[in-house]
Amino acid sequence: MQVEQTYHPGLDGVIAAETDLSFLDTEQGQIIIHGYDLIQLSKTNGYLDIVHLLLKGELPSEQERLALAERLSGSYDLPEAVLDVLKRLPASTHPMDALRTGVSVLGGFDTRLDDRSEEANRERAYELLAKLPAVVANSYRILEKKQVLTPKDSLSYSANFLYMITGNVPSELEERVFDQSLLLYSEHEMPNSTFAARVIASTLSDMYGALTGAVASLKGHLHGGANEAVMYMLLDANSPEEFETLLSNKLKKKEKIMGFGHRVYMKKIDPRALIMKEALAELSQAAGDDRLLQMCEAGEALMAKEKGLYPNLDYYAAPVYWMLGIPISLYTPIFFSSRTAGLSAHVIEQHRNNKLFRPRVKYTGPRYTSVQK
Ligand SMILES: CC(=O)SCCNC(=O)CCNC(=O)[C@H](O)C(C)(C)COP(=O)(O)OP(=O)(O)OC[C@H]1O[C@@H](n2cnc3c(N)ncnc32)[C@H](O)[C@@H]1OP(=O)(O)O
Ligand SMILES: O=C([O-])CC(=O)C(=O)O
Repeated sequence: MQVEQTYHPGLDGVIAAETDLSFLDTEQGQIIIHGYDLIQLSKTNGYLDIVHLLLKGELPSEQERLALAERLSGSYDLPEAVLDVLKRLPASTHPMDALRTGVSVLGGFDTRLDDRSEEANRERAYELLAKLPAVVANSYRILEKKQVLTPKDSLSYSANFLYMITGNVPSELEERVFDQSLLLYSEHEMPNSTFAARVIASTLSDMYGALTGAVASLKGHLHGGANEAVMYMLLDANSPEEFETLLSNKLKKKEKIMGFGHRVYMKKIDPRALIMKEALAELSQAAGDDRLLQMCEAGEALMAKEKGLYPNLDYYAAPVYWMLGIPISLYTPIFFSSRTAGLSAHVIEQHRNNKLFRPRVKYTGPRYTSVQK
């Protein structure tokens, strides 16, 4: 077979799949999900609406939204064996690795794992969406030797998630902002983790395997792990001036600044970052403390001036999560938990119209005509 010789490092600009799920319209600053703009939806709708949109292809009616909330809250509880496995992990385990283990272990409880039908995969997505908040929150609690919490069915999906993490029932503002962050993280076309999940699913492997691989992908600092890295960077400074100096020094050392740049947006701001920036302003006002907002704005201005680079979602999600009282090591697990909606929809789509991913290489090694010593 004649192999096309065009090579795109990092598959930059390569179309890897046909999808009706989502598309980044960088011209309009829109994130299209099944025809709707996620940015617009973030101002009018909630996370569960997007879950419904991703998994059912349309926004829910009031009745469908309630049914979805009930479907999820009915499956919040984790099998005892999952908690047992989490309890056996070494204390040094990162919550993202505990989550990877948790997703993998949940596969063992699926009694019809070989059923790849859309209906079975959608049920799996609901099970994962229901249980991952408990995996995320309780794996952290176990690692930190804190008390394991049981979910509160009386709270909304997002309020319960935040409650499980902090141990406090959130205020209306905290619940709304957290829900909005989950919505913004829910789906984003073809990032590395989604590609990883689709590559795995393309062998007809199962949803748990595909998502376990996606957790590993998302952990990296060039991808989802950036939200955690941004927060550590912010904590290394105490004022906007100190933060500017910190960033300038990193740039001088040719270090990458976490929370800036994006393969698709690169020279434009990620439209999701703007929404989280507004949320940060709201939280800052409520707390009477805008130090983090001031620092972030100073960093944003410096990066635009020095590098022509703009914030991605992780840059503003990090300080928002900090102000919500969320432990830093849970920022990326929360991102994954939210993204489970989009990832599951991609696995379903991959299985619906499958073609095995198996690209070729540009070989740069030697070729010998006889055995060398
Ligand atoms: C939710 C998300 O997952 S969003 C992404 C989160 N990740 C981050 O915030 C990590 C920081 N950002 C980055 O590393 C990159 O911008 C990425 C990985 C997101 C995109 O990278 P790529 O598309 O592969 O572009 P690449 O890394 O080659 O960058 C292109 C140029 O911009 C520079 N650049 C890109 N991002 C940054 C950054 N954050 N800080 C400093 N310079 C940067 C690179 O050094 C490179 O410069 P050069 O051409 O002079 O070598
Ligand atoms: O799209 C990407 O490459 C990364 C990203 O912003 C996301 O996954 O939300």
